[in-house]
Amino acid sequence: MTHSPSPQPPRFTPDAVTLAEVELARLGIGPAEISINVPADIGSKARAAGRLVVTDREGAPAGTLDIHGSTAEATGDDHGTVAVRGTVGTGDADEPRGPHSSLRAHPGKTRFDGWSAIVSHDPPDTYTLRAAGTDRPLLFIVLDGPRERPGPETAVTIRAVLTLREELRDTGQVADVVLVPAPHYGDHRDDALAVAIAESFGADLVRPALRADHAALQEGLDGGGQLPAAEWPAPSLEAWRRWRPPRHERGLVVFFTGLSGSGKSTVARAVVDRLNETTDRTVTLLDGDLVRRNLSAGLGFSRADRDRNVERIGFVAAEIARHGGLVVCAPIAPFAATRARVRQMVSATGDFVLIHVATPVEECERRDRKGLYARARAGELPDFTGISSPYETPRDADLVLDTTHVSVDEARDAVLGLLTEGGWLPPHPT
Ligand SMILES: Nc1ncnc2c1ncn2[C@@H]1O[C@H](COP(=O)(O)OS(=O)(=O)O)[C@@H](OP(=O)(O)O)[C@H]1O
Ligand SMILES: Nc1ncnc2c1ncn2[C@@H]1O[C@H](COP(=O)(O)OP(=O)(O)O)[C@@H](O)[C@H]1O
Repeated sequence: MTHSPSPQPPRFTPDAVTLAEVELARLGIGPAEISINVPADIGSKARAAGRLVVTDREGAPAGTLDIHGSTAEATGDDHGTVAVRGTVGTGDADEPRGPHSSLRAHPGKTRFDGWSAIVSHDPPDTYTLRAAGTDRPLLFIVLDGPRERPGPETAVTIRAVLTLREELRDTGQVADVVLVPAPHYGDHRDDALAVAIAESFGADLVRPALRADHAALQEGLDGGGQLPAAEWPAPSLEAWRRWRPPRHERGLVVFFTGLSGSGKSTVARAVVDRLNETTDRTVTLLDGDLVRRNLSAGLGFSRADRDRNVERIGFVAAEIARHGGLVVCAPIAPFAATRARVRQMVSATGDFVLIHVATPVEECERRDRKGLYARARAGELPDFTGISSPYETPRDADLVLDTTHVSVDEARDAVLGLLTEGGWLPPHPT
C-alpha cells in the first residue's frame, strides 16, 4: 500500500486584526484557538492538509493554524467564504520577525519577572509614568497592530519610549522596551489583553492613569493648540505632534472626482499652479491620464481595474501625505466604496479633502474634448462612465463644483478658499 504525502497547506493573509491575533497566539498570549474566514477553496485545501499557513501583508509566514478534525468547521456565508478553526502553534524557536525585530521579545524566552509594565499603542502620559513609580524596574510594552482609532505610528511611539527609557536609565532606574503585536479593539478587550500581555512576561500592568481621548487630542492639535505639557512628558508630546502636526505642515490629499470632461484636470492643474506660485508646500499632481500611463499602465475600465487604479493612487497619495506633502489627485473614481477606502487609507497618515466636480453629463458630452462620448454613444467604447458604466455621486464631498457656469479661475479659487479656511494653507499667501 502506498502512503500518499499530505498535501501542501494553503497560505492566506487575513485581515489586520486577525493577523495580529495570530501573531499574539504564536507568542503564547491570548486564545490559541482562532477562527479565520477564508475563501471556500482555501478552506477545503486547509482541511485536506490539516493546516493553514497564515501570512503577513508581505507574504511571509506569520503563524500556522493546526486544523483539528474535531474543531474544523465550515460555515458558509453569502460571500463564498468559510470559517476555519484551529490552534496556532507557538513559535518559541523562531527568530523575531517584522519591523523593529531587535525590540521584539518572546515571553517564553525573555522574562521581566516583578517589573512594572506600561502597555499601549500610544506614547505614555505623565500620570501613568508617575503611577509606575521608581521603586521597580519599568518595562514599556509597545503594541504594534491595527488601531480602532488612528494614532501615532508604531515607529513614532517607539522613538518616544526609547527616549524615555534613556531618561529613566540616566536617573539610575532600570527600564526597557519591547514590541508586541496586538490589535486595538476600542472596547473592554483592550484592558484584558494589556493584563495578559504584561503577565505573560511576568510583569504587573500599570493601569493607565489617563485615557488618551484621541478625538480631543486631535481637535486640540488641529486647532493649532498645544497639548497640556503637564499631562505628557516631552518625548510623548513630540510623538503626538508628529501624528497631527499643525495643518499647514500636515500631509493633505485633495481628491477630485467626477465624470470625464467635468473639469477635474483643468481645475486641479490650476490649483497646483497657484500652490506652487504662492506657497512653500511641496505639491504632487496625480492626474488620471498621467497615472494611467505610468502607475496603472495596462489597466482597463472594468470595475476591478478601476478599483485597482484608484487604490494605487490612494496608496501613493497616503505615502506622500505621511511625509507632510500635498497631493492633488484627479481620477474619475466612480465608486463610493473605493473612494471611502482611499479616504481611510489617507486618514491614517494625513488629511483628505474630497472635491466633487459635478458638471452634468450633458455638459461633459457637449464638450467632448477627446471625442470619447461620441465613441461611447456609437458603442465603440464599452463601460464608459456616465453612459454605460455607473458614477456613484459622492455624499461626503467637502466641496461640490459644477463647472458649467463658473470659470476655471473661480473654480480654482473655491478650492484654494476651502484649503485656506481649513488651515492647510497659510492665511495670507505670499
Ligand atoms: N471606458 C472609459 N470610461 C471612462 N474613461 C475612459 C474610458 N476609456 C478611456 N477613458 C479615459 O480614461 C480617463 C479616465 O481614467 P481614470 O483613471 O480617471 O478612471 S477611473 O478613476 O479608473 O475610473 C478619462 O480621462 P478624463 O477625461 O481626464 O477623465 C478618459 O479619457
Ligand atoms: N470652469 C471650467 N472648469 C474646468 N474646465 C472647464 C471649465 N469651463 C470649460 N472647461 C473645459 O472643459 C474641459 C474639461 O476637461 P478636463 O479638465 O480634461 O476634464 P476631466 O479631467 O474631468 O476629464 C476642458 O476642455 C476645459 O477647457
